[in-house]
Amino acid sequence: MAQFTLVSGSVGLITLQNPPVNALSAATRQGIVDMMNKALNDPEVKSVVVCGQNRIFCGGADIKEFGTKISGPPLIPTIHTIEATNKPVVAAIEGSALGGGLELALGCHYRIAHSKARLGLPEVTLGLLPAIGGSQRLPRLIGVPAAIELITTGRHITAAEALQLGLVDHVTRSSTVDEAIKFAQSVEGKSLDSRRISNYPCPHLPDLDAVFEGVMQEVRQKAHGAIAPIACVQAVRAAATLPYLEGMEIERQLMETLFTSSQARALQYTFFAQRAVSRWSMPSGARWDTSMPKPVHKAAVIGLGTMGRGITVALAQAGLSVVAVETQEKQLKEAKLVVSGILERAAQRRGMAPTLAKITYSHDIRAVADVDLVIEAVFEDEALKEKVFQQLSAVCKPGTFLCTNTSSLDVDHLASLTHNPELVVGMHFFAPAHVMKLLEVVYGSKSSPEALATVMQLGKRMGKVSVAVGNCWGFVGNRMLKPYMEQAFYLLEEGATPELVDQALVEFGFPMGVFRMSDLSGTDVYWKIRKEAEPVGASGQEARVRKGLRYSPLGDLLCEQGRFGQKTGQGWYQYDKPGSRVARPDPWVHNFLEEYRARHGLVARRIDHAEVLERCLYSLINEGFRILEEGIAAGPEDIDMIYVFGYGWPKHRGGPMFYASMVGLAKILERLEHYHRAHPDVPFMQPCSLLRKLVTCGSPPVHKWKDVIKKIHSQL
Ligand SMILES: CCCCCCCC(=O)CC(=O)SCCNC(=O)CCNC(=O)[C@H](O)C(C)(C)COP(=O)(O)OP(=O)(O)OC[C@H]1O[C@@H](n2cnc3c(N)ncnc32)[C@H](O)[C@@H]1OP(=O)(O)O
Ligand SMILES: NC(=O)C1=CN([C@@H]2O[C@H](COP(=O)(O)OP(=O)(O)OC[C@H]3O[C@@H](n4cnc5c(N)ncnc54)[C@H](O)[C@@H]3O)[C@@H](O)[C@H]2O)C=CC1
Repeated sequence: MAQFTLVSGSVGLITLQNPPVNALSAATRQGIVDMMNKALNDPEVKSVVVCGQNRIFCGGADIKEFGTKISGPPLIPTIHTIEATNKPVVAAIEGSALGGGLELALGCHYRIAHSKARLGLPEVTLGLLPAIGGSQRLPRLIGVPAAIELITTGRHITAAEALQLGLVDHVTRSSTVDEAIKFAQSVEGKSLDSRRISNYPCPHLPDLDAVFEGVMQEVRQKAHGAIAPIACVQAVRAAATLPYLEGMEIERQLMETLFTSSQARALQYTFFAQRAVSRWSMPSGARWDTSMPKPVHKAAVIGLGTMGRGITVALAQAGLSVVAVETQEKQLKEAKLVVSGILERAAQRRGMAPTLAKITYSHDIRAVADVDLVIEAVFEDEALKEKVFQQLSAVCKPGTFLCTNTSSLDVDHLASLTHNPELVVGMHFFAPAHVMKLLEVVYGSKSSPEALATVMQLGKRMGKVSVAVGNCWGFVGNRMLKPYMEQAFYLLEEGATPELVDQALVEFGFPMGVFRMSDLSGTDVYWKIRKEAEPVGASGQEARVRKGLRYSPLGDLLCEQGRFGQKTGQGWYQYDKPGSRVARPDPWVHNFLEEYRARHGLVARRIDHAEVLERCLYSLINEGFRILEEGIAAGPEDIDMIYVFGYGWPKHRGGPMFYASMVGLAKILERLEHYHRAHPDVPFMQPCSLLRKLVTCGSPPVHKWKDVIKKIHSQL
């Protein structure tokens, strides 16, 4: 797993060999240890170059080995040996040098990087910290503030930034390995005293305590309960305040705690789940590896409101030509300004020219005649969307894929209005569409595998985490949100306040709670959807029962007061003025809730955070099991990635289905049964039969659910 070659007469070239990313598996670590010993003990070898096979230096530890019994040699002693030797060791960095890979390079005396290389210590994103000396060497090399930023965010940086920070010594556009070999020969026999990073004093920071206090506060706030970023700060603090070996001991102790934590398991699950969702399949058996996408060079967006603007930006940034169509003059003018502004600012940040020339604007839908793919983003109005789809089907060239950004309408119905329903797919973006990572890709009953493959590939080009799901009301994300929001309303009826519910969810790790989120996106958004789905019926006592089932009209009553959230300055919270972001508890809302309870003879009781979490999250999870049972999502990873990348589910809890597996399926079942007994008129609390079956099968781990579901389906 590592190869030794003597080159240019005196240079020992050690090549890491573990495709695809030369991860530091047990065998690779053994290879490094063996080849390094060979190089350092061979008198013919006067200098050493370390590189990776296939133009990638090293993607870090082999994440697949985490969670198994770690075997193979540790790298710390070898890195110490490398650093201590009198033969110069040069890291030739191509592709990526990440995590343990960069820590290995930091133990070398020199680092030469290719201009396209990326470097970083992303351990924090896996619930860990750089524990092969990275947390101790990096601050000594580039200073405390820069090291903290890199280690606590896990950000991958370019070779140019690495050079600026002093993380690498030289950047080249030609063959990195050839340059490294030449360089290694040029420094053979020279003193390496100034090249051993562990001997450096940590650059002095005035008022160290205040700096770390400030950093810790900031990191804690952004972490939303994740423990790894905090441990990273503690480790860097050790580097800044202790001798190297003592700092290494702190690094080791912190890693020991993180390595076996449930947060690390969740984050590592997310790493693989994010990649697994790109390997989509359809109930017909069509799959990602057997379906060919069609090329998309030119796309169109219909409707330039909130979503259409962001989608236009995302398409242009992915390098496509875009035709942007909007019927309202005022909207069109505003959209041009907004889109150009976003593209110009983004280009400025990257030091590149903006891609404005690629966008043409029009009032006329006929302007889309020659595009390869259209994304419709007009108002959520069924009749309007029907008309637009009929028009698109008439004006577009044969073979154009027709996509809709609808959040709740039936993709099959829209497809049925076109000449070629097999070309119709849902592309459900999240606001703001050029920022949010999630794209829910909805295939209808007639969508062709080619159409799905094309849209999934386009999603990838736009840098999205694209998840393919079947067609049903609300698709996966919004469908699961319904029971969650419903429970939040019931909790208010029973005695909770919006602040209490939100506080419990924020402590769980959501960036904001359900009521704060509702205020942010507009309380009227779901009001409109509710009114369409369930036309307003009786008032009084009856208002709390719809079709024989429990219903809470609280959200409707709030909207009837014109309290649409942040944009109106009043919603579940009060704001200083319309549009203000600072939410404060509102005595009006408390009074409104008390009056409502009194009107309906409800007696408020004390509700704790545990009940909030169980009722909101378990009802959402229960719906997730129904979605799996119906085959709307192919596996738990699909649901989890939708929630992590679209709904703010804390990454360190892995997504709702992973979380359910951590809580224990038997416990979830038992609590759902408990709540369903208490509220038999709430169907979302009735445990799904798939959940029962999984519990009967001994609650298999989440990665085995797909097989169990397949088995259950084959027995039907
Ligand atoms: C008690 C002590 C125990 C030991 C503790 C040691 C602690 C450490 O040593 C600390 C660490 O290094 S933790 C690991 C840090 N490294 C990372 O986070 C890099 C992860 N990889 C990437 O960012 C991209 O894959 C990368 C940028 C590298 C490449 O991106 P691409 O987009 O080109 O390709 P991907 O589709 O992401 O990946 C290709 C295939 O490789 C798999 N893979 C990537 N990195 C891996 C890694 N580090 N370990 C294992 N598998 C890895 C990836 O899953 C994918 O495979 P498939 O899913 O099968 O396609
Ligand atoms: N706003 C959000 O957070 C999300 C919205 N969606 C969905 O995206 C779609 C658009 O929503 P928003 O952007 O929020 O709406 P919006 O109200 O901000 O914008 C809709 C735009 O479509 C234009 N329009 C109407 N008829 C048109 C036609 N025939 N041709 C061209 N343009 C036309 C309107 O003038 C308006 O500018 C809806 O289906 C909505 O459900 C999906 C995900 C999130």
